[in-house]
Amino acid sequence: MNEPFRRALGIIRTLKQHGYEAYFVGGSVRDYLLNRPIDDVDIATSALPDEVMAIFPKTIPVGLKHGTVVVLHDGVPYEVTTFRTEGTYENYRRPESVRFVRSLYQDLERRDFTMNAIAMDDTGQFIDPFAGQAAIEKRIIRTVGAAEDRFSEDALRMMRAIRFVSQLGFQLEEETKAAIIEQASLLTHISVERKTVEFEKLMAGPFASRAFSLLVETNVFMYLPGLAEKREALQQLSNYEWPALTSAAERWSFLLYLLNIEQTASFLRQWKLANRLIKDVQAILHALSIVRSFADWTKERLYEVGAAVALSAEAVRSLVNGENGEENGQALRDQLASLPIQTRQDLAVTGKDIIDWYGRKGGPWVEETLRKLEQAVLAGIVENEKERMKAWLIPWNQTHEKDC
Ligand SMILES: Nc1ccn([C@@H]2O[C@H](COP(=O)(O)OP(=O)(O)OP(=O)(O)O)[C@@H](O)[C@H]2O)c(=O)n1
Ligand SMILES: [Mg+2]
Repeated sequence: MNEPFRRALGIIRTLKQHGYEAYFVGGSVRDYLLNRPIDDVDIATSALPDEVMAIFPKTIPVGLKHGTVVVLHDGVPYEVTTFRTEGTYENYRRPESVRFVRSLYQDLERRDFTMNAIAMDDTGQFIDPFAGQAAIEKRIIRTVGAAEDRFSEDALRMMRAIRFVSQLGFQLEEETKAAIIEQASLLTHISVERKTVEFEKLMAGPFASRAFSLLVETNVFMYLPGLAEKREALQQLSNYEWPALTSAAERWSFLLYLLNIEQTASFLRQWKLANRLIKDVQAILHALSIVRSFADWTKERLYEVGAAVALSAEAVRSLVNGENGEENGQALRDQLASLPIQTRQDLAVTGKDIIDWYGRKGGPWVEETLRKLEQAVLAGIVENEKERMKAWLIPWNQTHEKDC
């Protein structure tokens, strides 16, 4: 057992002292067996939510309908969820409410994949009735029990399967894959928000290229916003080394670029992405179009788009062109470092200085003057130094006349 589990042991021990069963379950146990970093340590227990709240002094009832109570332990929040089955599903989505049960087996039985249905007790022993450890060793993703049942309970699990391929590099077991092909259309019942979470994780995984092949092979892509008509282009995405991209904005930009999507804002809004992210993607695509049509960065273009956007566009461009992104990125960073100014803030003169120098009221002319100065500084015509810029801007005779 490692540190993240040890820190949470007190919760399991306290529940046991009160006569309940309690275990670590789900993704954290899987990731521990895989030697991957563990984020959230989840706990499953036979205690009902009320019983959990009665035992611990600091709790937050976050999802009582689903049996989840957050317990604050040494200042860290842990989700403690009552053993449950999700017996009756409506519309292929997770049910509104669940049935609580008192046995761990029933709780593990309703989980999606065998690798996610392993429990670990407070001594570090595994309870693994569905051979999840063997699946992890063989690197396969297989549903617990009949795949059709698991996917019709919650159709999002089909996307989860492919997203785990991307994150872990595992194979889909044949029956599991066949059931996805069979039932992909159930994804029409799933909210965009849940699909987006999975799709972003899928694009970010080290084996994303395999996952794109599977999205096509299983027809899952047909039920994703804006992608139904993009079979061939999506298949192409499996030829690229996605890990070269390092942010969600870069990944969405690359996707839009290779899929040749023109209505970028409406496509991204269909996925219900945050406005901030949509803006970032648009900025990267704009930078990409500039640099592609002119073949290279100039000082002026770099300054116009800004360092962060330029570096992202360069990462996308390198990947599209099959070039070494690290080398290109380094060359661009060197070029950026050699710019006399990178943003307006770096300019040694402000709008206020200009107004003072000319003794005129503010107006659009101030912005024009600042632009003129920026261009001159970038072009190396004048140094980024206040007095020199003033002298360049206001020739001697003008100042002289004014002074008289
Ligand atoms: N549609 C789902 C979602 C989750 N689970 C179960 O709930 C656990 C926790 O879910 P979640 O945190 O969403 O997924 P993880 O497997 O932990 O993956 P991640 O590392 O991305 O959190 C899963 O391991 C799985 O046992 C499930 O059976 N069906
Ligand atoms: Mg998790």
